[in-house]
Amino acid sequence: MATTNTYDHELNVALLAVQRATLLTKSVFHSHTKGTLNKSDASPVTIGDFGAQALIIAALQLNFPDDEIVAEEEAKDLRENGQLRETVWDLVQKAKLSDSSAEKVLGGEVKSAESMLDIIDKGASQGGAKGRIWAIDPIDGTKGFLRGGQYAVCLALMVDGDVKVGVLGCPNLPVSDSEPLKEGIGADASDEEGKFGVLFSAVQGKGAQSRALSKSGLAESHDIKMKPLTNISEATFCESVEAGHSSQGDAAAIASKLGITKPSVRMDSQAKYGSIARGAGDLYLRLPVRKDYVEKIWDHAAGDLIVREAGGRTLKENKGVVAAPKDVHGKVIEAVREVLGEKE
Ligand SMILES: Nc1ncnc2c1ncn2[C@@H]1O[C@H](COP(=O)(O)O)[C@@H](O)[C@H]1OP(=O)(O)O
Ligand SMILES: [Mg+2]
Ligand SMILES: [Mg+2]
Ligand SMILES: [Mg+2]
Repeated sequence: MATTNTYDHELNVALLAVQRATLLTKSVFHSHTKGTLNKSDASPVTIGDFGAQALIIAALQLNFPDDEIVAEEEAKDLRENGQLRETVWDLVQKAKLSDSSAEKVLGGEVKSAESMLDIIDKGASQGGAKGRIWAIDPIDGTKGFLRGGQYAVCLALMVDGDVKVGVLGCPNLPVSDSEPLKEGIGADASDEEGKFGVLFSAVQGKGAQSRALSKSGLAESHDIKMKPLTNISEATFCESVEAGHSSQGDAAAIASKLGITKPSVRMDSQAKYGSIARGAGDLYLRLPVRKDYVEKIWDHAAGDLIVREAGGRTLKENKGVVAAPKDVHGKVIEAVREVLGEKE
């Protein structure tokens, strides 16, 4: 008899893998050496991105050897640059959760710098609408990471094209869900008492949760919900810091049509999805700047599930994102249509 998968094991591995990888990125965040390279599309990648991807894939391979993986980075630059490879290898070896049972869940160590490269390149699946596929963005918002702003470590499991599990590690967001949305990084990001930001998660049909990120095992979690929004004109909306990622002019026009007077809160990465899911903000608008930009699955899968499980609705048909509480989503879409329609 077939049993239904509750995704408990997948969630546990995903949470611990993201927590450990976030620890690695945080050490790079505080260090002067970030080993930044520019990729062929001119976007940056750092030793933090490579190291986090290696750690997450290593854990997935040991726990779910038959699953496919679509991840943002590839090992080519590390194959060509020995010094950079050694720096990443060093980070990967050092990144350990202090709880040995948590490390045990994640599986054995990465054996050598060479095998680390192969592990990074295991994330080269083409993806598709069939089977079990993990999507990894080892550092989402690399520009924010380099600027000293928000970033997120993102992992999602899709089964036959449907997102079942989503996890976001946001080391620079406040631990508390009730802190109002603000720009910059929270005081909780300072590593006091081993706390360093927040870990969001969701399993399809089971709601969304948040918990403090920890350097050992998983902290206690609690359910999160989007904030009820009765009057849309009182909404707080968030958008990208980077004007090249989302049209801030269009967002301002849409907000004005909706009667929104509060200025937007600009933050990098999928930290925006987590922030509205926990009720710290209300809306997330991402509006295309270039017709030819195709959004990537690893940039949205986890955040999209977390918002939907927290009672929100999203729309992201390849071009842009509109995430809002269910009750007002239609209204926001109407304003988006009007503003973008006027530009045609
Ligand atoms: N031209 C672009 N348009 C939209 N998004 C982009 C563009 N270039 C990079 N990104 C991706 O935008 C996301 C962060 O944007 P934002 O902080 O504006 O929400 C990241 O996923 C980033 O990738 P990356 O994972 O490499 O940082
Ligand atoms: Mg990138
Ligand atoms: Mg990204
Ligand atoms: Mg990235």
